[in-house]
Amino acid sequence: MSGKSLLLKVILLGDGGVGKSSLMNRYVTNKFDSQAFHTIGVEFLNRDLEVDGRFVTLQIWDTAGQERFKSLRTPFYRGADCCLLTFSVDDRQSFENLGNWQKEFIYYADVKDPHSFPFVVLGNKVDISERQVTTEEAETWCVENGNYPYLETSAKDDTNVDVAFEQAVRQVLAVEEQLEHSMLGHTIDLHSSHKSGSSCC
Ligand SMILES: Nc1nc2c(ncn2[C@@H]2O[C@H](COP(=O)(O)OP(=O)(O)OP(=O)(O)O)[C@@H](O)[C@H]2O)c(=O)[nH]1
Ligand SMILES: [Mg+2]
Repeated sequence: MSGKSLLLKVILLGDGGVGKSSLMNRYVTNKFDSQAFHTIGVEFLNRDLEVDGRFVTLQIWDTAGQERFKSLRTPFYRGADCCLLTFSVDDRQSFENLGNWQKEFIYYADVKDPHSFPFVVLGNKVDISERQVTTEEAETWCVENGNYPYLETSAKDDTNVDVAFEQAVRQVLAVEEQLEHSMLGHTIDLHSSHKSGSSCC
């Protein structure tokens, strides 16, 4: 891949055991371990991809979801371009904790404008039929908390895993584009106010 590749840092957050490491490993190495160990601190892996004609190197940061590792993970939030808020559809508590993960990220990443930050929500383990969270509930949470994209994934069955990471890239690119547009808008506004100013004096 050429040197023009855009480097994006994406961070996976969510309760211990929801499948963050499994999603990252499925995406980067196409492997799944049914006996995975809890993560301690953070780990990261890179994968190159092309999204809508843009070459991107995705640096995926996988964090430890267990509360006791909080101080080990939070220093790595800064500089993230996108945050994947992850829960497991068979674990109600992990869904109810999404808001805490969102807050923790905004605080420690020191996000200046939380309303425009690109979050994506993932409901993992959809291969399990005994669900505790419905698709509708999750979609409602996403609409009410920032209008985030919602994807249901399975690291085990490889369902929607590629789509989830591509969506993360699209979210970042969309926010960048909006910023560029608004900056362009400011330039035009300044120019037109200057014009009208000159006509009145
Ligand atoms: N059925 C099913 N099991 C999964 C899936 N993803 C992960 N698991 C299993 O769930 C357990 C926890 O997965 P991890 O990927 O280690 O979870 P984690 O979110 O990284 O957990 P922490 O590192 O403690 O934060 C492991 O036994 C996985 O094999 C999935 O999509 N379906
Ligand atoms: Mg893990």
